[in-house]
Amino acid sequence: MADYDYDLFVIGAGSGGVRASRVASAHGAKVAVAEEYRVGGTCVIRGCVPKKLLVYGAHFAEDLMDARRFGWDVPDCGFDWKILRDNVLSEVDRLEGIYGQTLGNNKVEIIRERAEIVGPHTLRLASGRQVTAGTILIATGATPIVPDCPGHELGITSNEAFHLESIPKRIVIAGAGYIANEFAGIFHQFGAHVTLVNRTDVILRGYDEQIRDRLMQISMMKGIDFKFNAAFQKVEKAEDGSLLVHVTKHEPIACDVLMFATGRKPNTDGLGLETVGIQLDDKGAVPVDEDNRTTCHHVYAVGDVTNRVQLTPVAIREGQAFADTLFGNKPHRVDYDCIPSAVFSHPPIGAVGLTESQAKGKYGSCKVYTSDFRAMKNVLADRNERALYKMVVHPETDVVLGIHMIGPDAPEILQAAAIAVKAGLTKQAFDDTVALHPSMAEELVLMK
Ligand SMILES: Cc1cc2nc3c(=O)[nH]c(=O)nc-3n(C[C@H](O)[C@H](O)[C@H](O)COP(=O)(O)OP(=O)(O)OC[C@H]3O[C@@H](n4cnc5c(N)ncnc54)[C@H](O)[C@@H]3O)c2cc1C
Ligand SMILES: NC(=O)c1ccc[n+]([C@@H]2O[C@H](COP(=O)([O-])OP(=O)(O)OC[C@H]3O[C@@H](n4cnc5c(N)ncnc54)[C@H](O)[C@@H]3O)[C@@H](O)[C@H]2O)c1
Repeated sequence: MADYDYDLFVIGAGSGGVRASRVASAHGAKVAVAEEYRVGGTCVIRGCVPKKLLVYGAHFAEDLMDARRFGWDVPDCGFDWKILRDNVLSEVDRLEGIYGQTLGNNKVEIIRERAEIVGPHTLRLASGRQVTAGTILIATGATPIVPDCPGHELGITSNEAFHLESIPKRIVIAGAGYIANEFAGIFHQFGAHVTLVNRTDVILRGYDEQIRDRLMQISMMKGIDFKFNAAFQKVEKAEDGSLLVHVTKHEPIACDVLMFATGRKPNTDGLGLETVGIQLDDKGAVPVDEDNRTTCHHVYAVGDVTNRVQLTPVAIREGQAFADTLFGNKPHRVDYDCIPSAVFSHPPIGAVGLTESQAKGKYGSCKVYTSDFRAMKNVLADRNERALYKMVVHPETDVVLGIHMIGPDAPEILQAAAIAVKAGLTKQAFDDTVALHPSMAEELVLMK
């Protein structure tokens, strides 16, 4: 066997890369991981984790208001963004340290530099040093897409949102997907006027239509504006520093911050993939087979760079399967069926399995059970916000094909229900389960 510096060289210490490195090393491989920014990757540094902490922070705006209806004498409260921002950023620093420690404890060498492929088994680091590896894993994640219109450089992306100096009075968010809806809720609760601008009239494509409609209705009721079928034309900066966003079919929108949340593209620029004969697909992703192998037999890829499912738990599973299969003599593959997902909007959404329209497309018809209710807490708080749970059931077998929920704590409730859907349980199995009362989750076993 050829003599390389490392058995495995991983490019990118994010969700997928960290898991793959640590597991491969535990299986006995000599492993190095290169990271050009910060160990932990998108999820830990500027994605799921700081986002969720902001969601918690934002929720206090409503909780403090509701508390008065529960008898608490809550004086008028102010909100200090810099305190929350800095606390969140120090939590991110702490987690980054833990990720580094875990890699170190597992004898993974961390190389805090950018890496590029320059030969079949050779990588060049930013410092100019070259290293060789028997196997290379590309785990470089994805990066925000910014529409190419004049003035686009005046906008920010989610990367910068965590570092703002202040909460803008008016923010325009481009896009209507995960990031747009999550940050719309966050900024709205912190007191900004939020306008969501989308090129189509559909928010959260892929989620159940009724659930999406409910989020839009509640968001509008809270005061979030939506501008649909609006393509970006140009962005201008006024003398007072504010921005004027020109879009098709609508009047120009004045704002203090423009944030692009218009999707993320795989991170492959300048990686040297052509050196190993890898051709990107039409979305710029690295094509891989079921074992995460690229067209080059010793080069593999996991996570967002492959553009399969851009979620942290999926990148982690892909990294685990890659390392177990290649270095642990325990071959297995990721099962992409019934992956639960959530949108941490206000209120949040949780979903697993087929939507009603997907089930109809697949089986011709389906049975649908819904529960449209106001959570007990919202009733007492006089908050006119209804939750909606929806169960999609196979027309003949009674098997639950999908569950879709919007309402307080929906993602927390959905994770447990996803086990039942993944296990192929029937609606009858839900009905046979005694309700846990009083809870919101009990609606899942009481649907008629
Ligand atoms: C704002 C936001 C919120 C999100 N919220 C959620 C959520 O709530 N739940 C969820 O499941 N998912 C969420 N995601 C998605 C999730 O973060 C990603 O799916 C996940 O991080 C992908 O992991 P990865 O390992 O593929 O890539 P990443 O975690 O992005 O890691 C890739 C790493 O590679 C590094 N890198 C790139 N090129 C090089 C190079 N040439 N040399 C060295 N290093 C390099 C990068 O700096 C980065 O650290 C969110 C994403 C964003 C942006
Ligand atoms: N809760 C979570 O799990 C979570 C949270 C955030 C991000 N993520 C992951 O990160 C990925 C990226 O998130 P995202 O919200 O950027 O992408 P997305 O694909 O969810 O949404 C992109 C949105 O931008 C719109 N759009 C695209 N180009 C546009 C343009 N030129 N002008 C106006 N609108 C435009 C699209 O119509 C769509 O609504 C997601 O696909 C998801 O997998 C997950």
